Amino acid sequence: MRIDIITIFPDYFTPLELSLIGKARKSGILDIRLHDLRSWTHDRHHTVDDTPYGGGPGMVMKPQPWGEALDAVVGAAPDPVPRLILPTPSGVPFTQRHAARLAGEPWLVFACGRYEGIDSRVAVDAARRMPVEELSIGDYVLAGGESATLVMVETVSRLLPGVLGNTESAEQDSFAPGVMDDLVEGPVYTKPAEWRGQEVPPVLLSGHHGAVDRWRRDEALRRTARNRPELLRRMAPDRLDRRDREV
Ligand SMILES: Nc1ccc2ncsc2c1
Repeated sequence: MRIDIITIFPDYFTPLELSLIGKARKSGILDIRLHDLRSWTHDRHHTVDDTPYGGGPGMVMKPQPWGEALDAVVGAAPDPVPRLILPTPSGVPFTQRHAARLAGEPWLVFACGRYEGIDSRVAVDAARRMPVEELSIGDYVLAGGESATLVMVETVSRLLPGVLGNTESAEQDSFAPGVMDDLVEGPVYTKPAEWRGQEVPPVLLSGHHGAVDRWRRDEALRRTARNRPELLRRMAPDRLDRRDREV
């Protein structure tokens, strides 16, 4: 997968040189390219923003640098055609399902907005030649799209074949489609079996895989009910069997 990130803070993405994603880049599974938006400004101050039409606080990112940046990064007739991701608090809530779908794409381009956002004509212009998605990672205040892009790039990249090591699996993750649909993970334990007076639940030492799976699902249901009751309420009735309802 190719991922292009356009930002005024390329150094923000140094973490993508580390750990699993760093290894995936070195092995060629991931081709992540960073672009400084200011490369497409033409004034001595490399201006990327201006005051909003209609007045109001803050600044809006100018369309011209973005238009030229997307032209340069994507080209006139790209093959394959990339999907443009616009991280924005106004976007569709980003979920693991989005990550699973985006992990199947050959090429993603992330446009990291700052200030009050990017001139809305940029998305309209881009949509004339590629799919565009506005995605939000949550309802809180960030300074820009860079943190959100890091979250989405990590969530998508770890689903690519070969990125997770043998000791890790995406299948049992919280929110993993299929097995853990819409349930958060329950508690996890490792050695020692007793620590500061706390014993590991005996079922996990039993070697009885059926009982372990059942216990893990029970604990996932309990934790979901405690921390994320809205996830249970929205689950399709057939996702919870009779045994689940007894938990
Ligand atoms: N403030 C804020 C909140 C969520 C979000 N998602 C993508 S960019 C962004 C910015």
